Amino acid sequence: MQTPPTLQAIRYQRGSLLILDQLKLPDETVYISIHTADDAWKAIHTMTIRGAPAIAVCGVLSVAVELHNSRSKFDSISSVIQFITHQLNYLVTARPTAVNMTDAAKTIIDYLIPLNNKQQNLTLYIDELLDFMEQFLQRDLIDNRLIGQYGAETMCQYISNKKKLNILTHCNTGSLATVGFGTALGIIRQLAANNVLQLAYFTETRPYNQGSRLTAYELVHDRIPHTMICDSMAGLLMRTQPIHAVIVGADRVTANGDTANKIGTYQLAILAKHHDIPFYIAAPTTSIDLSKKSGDEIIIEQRPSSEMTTVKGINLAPEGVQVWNPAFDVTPASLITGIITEHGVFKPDELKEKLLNLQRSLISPL
Ligand SMILES: CSC[C@H]1O[C@H](OP(=O)(O)O)[C@H](O)[C@@H]1O
Repeated sequence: MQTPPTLQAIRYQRGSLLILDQLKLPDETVYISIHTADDAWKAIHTMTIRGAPAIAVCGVLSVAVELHNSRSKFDSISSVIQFITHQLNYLVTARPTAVNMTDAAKTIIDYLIPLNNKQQNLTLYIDELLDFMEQFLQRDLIDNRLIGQYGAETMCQYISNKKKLNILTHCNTGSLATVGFGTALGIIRQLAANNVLQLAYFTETRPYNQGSRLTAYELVHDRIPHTMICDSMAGLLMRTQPIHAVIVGADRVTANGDTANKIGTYQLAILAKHHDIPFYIAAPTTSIDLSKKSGDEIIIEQRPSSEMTTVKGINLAPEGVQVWNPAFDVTPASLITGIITEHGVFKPDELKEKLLNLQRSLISPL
């Protein structure tokens, strides 16, 4: 079993699911109970919990908790299958851009009938289904550990004259966006653990401030050397400081390697190209959607204007101001050096072939 991080977005045991209220960070550390898929849908939609992998694990475990605690209402396995299918498909609608919840829902729904073919006893069917759903938590822990290792190995090629590495990242991709140590921030953690990190630069990440509220919280908590910048400072930073690589997360990577990620990622990729700085995506293969040929097919979530015009209820702009608030943008594969996954590092143009070979070699992703 992988040991979970000390900072946990999700706390779970059979019958009980707690999530860290990320809207209250960094001032308050408050865990709230999730009893049903409806509770999880609201928490995901309001970004009380966010981060593509964490969203998927929260969604799956909310259905597991609801199933376990309301066993008596099911009189047949077909009623369980109907319930699970409905709840998972409902959770997919909470946020449209990240693919992880969709991927998790499909994996579980595809498992329901084969499990019934093996198990016709209702009680034992529910127990075995819960065992399967709970594996999503452990898988994320393992994925994060492997992404950290592959990412740290990849970054070593940029170490010269025994100097340590300066890495720039965006948004929050750590323990508050996953169940483990994170994706891009998990690599930064691994570099720090390997004693080869000079500084982790990170952006505030307006307008939701995942950087200043969440990434800062994690790096201060872990005592990792860091410097926070405003999003608008990224160009000057790359022109004046030795940035060895930019590493960011992903919400959905398409078959050609185009990547949807937090708004502001695209311009970081353009700046990195201009300054000849390697630009990496770090994401589990559950964030890769081979059904989408390119980033043009990705739905970009539009968030409420209040998330841009206010901070903790304080107005930053006059009432009635018109805003545009896309939560993500798409970075074309041509600007991406590599995609760091739990199965290794892939160039964008080899991603589909490598992944299809992987799926053929895997008996089951779980
Ligand atoms: C490893 S988290 C992936 C991804 O999710 C974040 O978006 P949000 O905070 O809106 O859920 C951000 O785009 C991260 O890169």
